[in-house]
Amino acid sequence: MTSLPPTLVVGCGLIGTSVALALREHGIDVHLRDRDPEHVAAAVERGAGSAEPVHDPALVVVAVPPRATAAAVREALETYPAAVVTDVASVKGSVARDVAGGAGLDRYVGSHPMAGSERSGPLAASARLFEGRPWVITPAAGATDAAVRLVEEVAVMLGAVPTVMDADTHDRAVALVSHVPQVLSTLTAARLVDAPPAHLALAGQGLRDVTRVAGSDPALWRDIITTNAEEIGAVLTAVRDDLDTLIDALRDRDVVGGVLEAGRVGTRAIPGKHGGEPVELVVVNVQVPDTPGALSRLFAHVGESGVNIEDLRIDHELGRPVGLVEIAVAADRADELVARLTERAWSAYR
Ligand SMILES: NC(=O)C1=CN([C@@H]2O[C@H](COP(=O)(O)OP(=O)(O)OC[C@H]3O[C@@H](n4cnc5c(N)ncnc54)[C@H](O)[C@@H]3O)[C@@H](O)[C@H]2O)C=CC1
Ligand SMILES: O=C(O)C(=O)Cc1ccc(O)cc1
Repeated sequence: MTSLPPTLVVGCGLIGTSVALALREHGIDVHLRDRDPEHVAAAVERGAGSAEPVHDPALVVVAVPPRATAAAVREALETYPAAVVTDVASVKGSVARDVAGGAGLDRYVGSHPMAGSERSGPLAASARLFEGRPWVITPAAGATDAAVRLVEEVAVMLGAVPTVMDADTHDRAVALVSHVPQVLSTLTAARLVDAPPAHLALAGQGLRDVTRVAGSDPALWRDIITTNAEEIGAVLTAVRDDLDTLIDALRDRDVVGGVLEAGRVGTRAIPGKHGGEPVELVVVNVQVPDTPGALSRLFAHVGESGVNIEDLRIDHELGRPVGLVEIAVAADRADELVARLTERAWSAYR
């Protein structure tokens, strides 16, 4: 790796502190800055770096909200004339347009790690956050090869997989795979605000799956949606057309069946584990007593069956001290797993 120290991270929230923690694990001298001194203090406390000013950083990572990003990038390019500057904002076109015309743009390389969570702030950070995740790099035409290479090297160092694309293509892609799913999750959750408690009591895992990201930070998402409005608007317009079609034909079995089938085909398009080919999975449900050691016995028996656990989730039964463990396995191994677990006296079904 190119020699990197020292590095300045501007913005000690979820992403900035995660970057800083991971860089520290590689022995890099990391300096931290945030407009909120409590966030700097919390990040320092977690071992993410030093609050001391830095004089001549080789790299500046800007990890502030999207609408504050361009100004922070411009300031870093001006203040540190030898530094490569990258940012991690979720929208790339608006940042590129807002920094254009400024000084030192040959040292600016936009980027976006496709990793995060619905939580924010330094306490939610993790050095492992980026491992195995795509890290999009969106160099403008004027960026030097050395600057692009440095940002790619940092992404690799943090365990991510760098992918180069232009900013507009990035914004179109994330509108589809990240921003519109967030909006639809939010709209679904918003319908629940005035729902009768007796109705909400019936909620199951499906509702929790669909609304998980609706719990994300509204301030961050207000920035993301308003700065990627055009691309998000294009996808939402298509969704609106689909909704109109569906609403007009809710009693038509063919139309409803077509909509449902299209959704099923869509889920198969999502890349599988480790970015591989999508694999058809089937969930095997197993009832497990909510007691110490029960899960380790179950996993030992799954291990003995020779069937690989592709994914896993635990739900809880209403009013009974029983967990429902949902084990996703390759579709052609599910019956075998049910049989092996039933032999071992588990209540298992698919
Ligand atoms: N949350 C997520 O899952 C992901 C977020 N991103 C991007 O990362 C960036 C940071 O997001 P998070 O870490 O989630 O947000 P966060 O809210 O956890 O952290 C943002 C930090 O920036 C600080 N800040 C705000 N304005 C500032 C300014 N002008 N100068 C210095 N510090 C400032 C805040 O005090 C806060 O500590 C955003 O641009 C976001 O789009 C990228 C990938 C995933
Ligand atoms: O929590 C999830 O599933 C996410 O997809 C998190 C996320 C949020 C914002 C980004 O720009 C990238 C990733």
